[in-house]
Amino acid sequence: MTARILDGRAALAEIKTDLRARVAALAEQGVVPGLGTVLVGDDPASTWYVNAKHRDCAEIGIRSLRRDLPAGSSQAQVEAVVDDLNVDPDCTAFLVQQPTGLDEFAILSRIDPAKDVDGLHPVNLGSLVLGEPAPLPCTPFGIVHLLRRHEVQIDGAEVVVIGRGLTVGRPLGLILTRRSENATVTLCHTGTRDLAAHTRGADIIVSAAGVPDLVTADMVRPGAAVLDVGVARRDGKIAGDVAPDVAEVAGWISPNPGGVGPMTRAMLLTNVVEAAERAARGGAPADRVTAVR
Ligand SMILES: Nc1nc2c(c(=O)[nH]1)N[C@@H](CN(C=O)c1ccc(C(=O)N[C@@H](CCC(=O)O)C(=O)O)cc1)CN2
Repeated sequence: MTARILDGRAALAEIKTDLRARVAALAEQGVVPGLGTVLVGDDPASTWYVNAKHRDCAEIGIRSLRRDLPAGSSQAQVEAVVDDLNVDPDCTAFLVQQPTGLDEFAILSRIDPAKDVDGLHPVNLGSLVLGEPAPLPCTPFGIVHLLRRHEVQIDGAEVVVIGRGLTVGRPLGLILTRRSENATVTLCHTGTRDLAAHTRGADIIVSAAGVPDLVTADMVRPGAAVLDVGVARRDGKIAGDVAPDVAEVAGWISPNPGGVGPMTRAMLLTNVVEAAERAARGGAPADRVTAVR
């Protein structure tokens, strides 16, 4: 068996086409969505991600507000930039690129929840826990979108998520166990005693551990969908969590690069446009976060 491809680049291109039209419709009402980013330091991967986000914005007509701070910037300096973006009327949504090496909880808590395009503010994550509408964190939202786009069955599926980080594993578990997704999720992590025993029973495996070749063919049930969110580097190139031989066993596989990464960007753009559309409708606060699927 050779696995079929969960193609994130194709999905991103399709989503951009849709969003470009929606941004044009907003422009006719005099509304221009503006995405702000805060980047601390010069980590090459983070810089690439932020550059890519602004390239995407330019392609679909979203205004860019870029705040790059030098390495070694203090907590107070980053928080001052957050405060500025919170009140800048041109900035309809923004994010702080992670990791910053600073107190992330304090930074995230300082963002205006109505402008929190990553869905990582405690109020928005709390809404997800409570089953209330909220903008969804971009990578998990993108994973669900990619599975749906390829009609991989989520309802009733046994899903193993590897990694309990804030941007992927934890929120993905919350999203997939909502009634609307209805999956059964096992969240594995570095303390899991026998990872293979869990993955072998899974219909869907999502690995976000950052350990190259962690998931091997013998750990995968034939026909399962395997999504690789690993971003470790070897010789400057991405070394994903999923070993190449998994493609011979899996039914579906997300390439890396070209799978989940582009979906993260697609969902970021979606969250920016949806937030601007809500604002243009003049929605009441409770109605302002409709990104739940
Ligand atoms: N504030 C946030 N910080 C981080 C997030 C996040 O969602 N919000 N997620 C990751 C990084 N990330 C977005 O910021 C991201 C990861 C990957 C890609 C992407 O398009 N990757 C390409 C390949 C890129 C390369 O060659 O290096 C791909 O997979 O094809 C975009 C965004 C951590 N921080």
